[in-house]
Amino acid sequence: MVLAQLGGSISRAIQQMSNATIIDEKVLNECLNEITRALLQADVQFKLVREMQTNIKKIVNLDDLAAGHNKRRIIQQAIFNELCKILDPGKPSFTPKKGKPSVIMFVGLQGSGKTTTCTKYAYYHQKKGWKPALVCADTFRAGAFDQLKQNATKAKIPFYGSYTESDPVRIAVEGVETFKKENCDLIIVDTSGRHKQEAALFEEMRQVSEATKPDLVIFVMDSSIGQAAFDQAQAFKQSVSVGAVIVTKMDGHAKGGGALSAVAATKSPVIFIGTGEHMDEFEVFDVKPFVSRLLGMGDWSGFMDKIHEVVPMDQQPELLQKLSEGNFTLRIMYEQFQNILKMGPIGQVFSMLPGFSSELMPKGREKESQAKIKRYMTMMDSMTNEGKQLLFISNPKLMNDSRIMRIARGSGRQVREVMEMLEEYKRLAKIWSKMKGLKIPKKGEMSALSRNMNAQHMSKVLPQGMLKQIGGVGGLQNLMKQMGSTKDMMGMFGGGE
Ligand SMILES: Nc1nc2c(ncn2[C@@H]2O[C@H](COP(=O)(O)OP(=O)(O)OP(=O)(O)O)[C@@H](O)[C@H]2O)c(=O)[nH]1
Repeated sequence: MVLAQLGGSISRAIQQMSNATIIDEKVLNECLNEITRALLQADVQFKLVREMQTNIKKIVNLDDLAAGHNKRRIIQQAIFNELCKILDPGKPSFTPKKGKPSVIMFVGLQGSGKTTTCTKYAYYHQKKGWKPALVCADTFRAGAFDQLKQNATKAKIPFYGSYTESDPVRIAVEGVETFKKENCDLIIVDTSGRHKQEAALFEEMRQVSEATKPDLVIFVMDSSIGQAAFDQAQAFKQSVSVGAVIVTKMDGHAKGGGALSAVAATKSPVIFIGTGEHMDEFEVFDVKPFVSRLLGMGDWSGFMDKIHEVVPMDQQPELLQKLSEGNFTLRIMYEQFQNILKMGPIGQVFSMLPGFSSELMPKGREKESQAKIKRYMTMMDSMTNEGKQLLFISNPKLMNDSRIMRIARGSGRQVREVMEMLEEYKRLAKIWSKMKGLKIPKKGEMSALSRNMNAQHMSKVLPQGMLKQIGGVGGLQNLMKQMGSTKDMMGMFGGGE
């Protein structure tokens, strides 16, 4: 996934720093420089990166680090907050209401994926019972109307456009009026793609906006836009009142940092992301789970939703129980792999697990990842009876050389591959051990919990080890004050809804 590399680099920088015995200014600076480099390489705008560095330095108190508090958590929290700050302008965008007509205008650079996104947006709402309609006000690109017509027909969404009319303002106004009469509640106006140098096209966009009076203007941006993102986004914002952003092509391998810059330039929230060419490859965007996943902190709630979606109901309590016991055995890894293979888009599921950065299971390389998992499973399958007992034991040391060799022979794999599988197991076991004692709420319970929870309640949900690290209930209270809400806290720990 886009930005995955950035997440990986940041996590590594934090890890390196927390490995140091003494954290002094030099070590902290090295860590921050590493993070800065990663952000710049990912095409985040220089000014933003500098600001972020200064802010982190202000927040992170060296004395706290020296006093032996959880260094990793303190730095990670500061970075988490700063990244969230860039992506979250602090005010929600206009939200259309079902049954009440809203006009939504889409703007963006040529080829950003605007037309595709208009249809995805319409389709997403249609599935939820809305009555969307599409208006093609792109008279500039030959074939634009045909493309929209084709997409709309496929999704069975009404559309409006013209092959002969060359005035986009006129088409837009007529289309909006037509669909208002037809009681459509989401009238989506697609405009032609433009570049900031094209003054005439910018003027035209302004006129369409003035004439249709959209309730919301959505800026569509290709995630691979790079360093130019900030200026481009700002140019759009200066001409029309952009109120939300949709970032497309998040499935690609682009650096993606430009997206962060563009969001900062428009000061508008990202509301959806496009993750493929198909109509349903479109996801609601939520800042905290996204940043959490980016930093390899996991999106516990997303993972839980997936579990509820895919793992058969009768197996859910057992699986969750095992996770909360924290005793991770090879057997659990095996079952987890089985579930993961069932859960579909593997990269997506993996990136939600705490400790798995999406770098490990990048989207677009699902086949590879899937093959790897299947290989691991064959090795586990081929364990001799004696070896099978080991599946239930959570001590990898019991896997001695002769056992490893037997497994390799039995599965027709190299010793190196068995060792790799065991390494993966050890890594996962370490991650899951942190989950020990975590009380896992049932679906839907988390929001109620986070609404009503105070530090006392929360201390009951958190694993004891984690609570200790924070400094007990008192430390938790302070942290909650700092973070502003329980929901944010749950996000930090990979929870929340
Ligand atoms: N992989 C991927 N491709 C996408 C995504 N969104 C759009 N595309 C592709 O990007 C290309 C351009 O998309 P369009 O919707 O035609 O772009 P546009 O912004 O309307 O183009 P103009 O009308 O020239 O402004 C098409 O090939 C789309 O299939 C996405 O999220 N992921």
